Amino acid sequence: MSKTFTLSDVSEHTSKKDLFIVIHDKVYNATSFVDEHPGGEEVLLDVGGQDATEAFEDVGHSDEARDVLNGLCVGNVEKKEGDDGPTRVTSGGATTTTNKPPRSAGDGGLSIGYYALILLGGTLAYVAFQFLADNTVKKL
Ligand code: HEM
Repeated sequence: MSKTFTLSDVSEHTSKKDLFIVIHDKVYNATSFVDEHPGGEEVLLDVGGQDATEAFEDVGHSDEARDVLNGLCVGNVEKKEGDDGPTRVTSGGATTTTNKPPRSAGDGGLSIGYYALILLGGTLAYVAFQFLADNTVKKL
């Protein structure tokens, strides 16, 4: 189970009868699942032999899907010395590293401004409620 594969080992398993994919640095043998995949066999074959982390997460798979995934695990991806991070292979074949994310820099979570906005909204709602409650009591 804890076998270690290099990305080039994985890239040799791309056919429907022998299909490996990498998700979150783990290697999964998806061969037995190709025909059962609710999202179709095509998408799995497209990412065969590659890192499909992004594709898998983009779909927002359920916990059930993650359970199935666990059952297909055959090992880990070997990290070579000097690697700047896990290599991401998109279906187009381009490779990037996670050190310099190609997309937006603020992927980590909500910015502080966002929290301030939520706090301000909450305060305003509270004040408005107090004001209305006060007026209602005075009218009675
Ligand atoms: C071995 C890896 C994978 C497993 C075990 C898996 C499992 C599943 C499961 C159980 C579902 C049903 C819905 C759910 O429970 O979330 C599903 C749906 C889906 N999957 Fe995957 N999946 C895998 C990889 C992928 C990849 C790499 C892609 C895309 C490139 C993908 C695309 C989809 C799509 C589009 C659906 C939605 C189908 C629909 O609702 O019509 N899946 N997958």
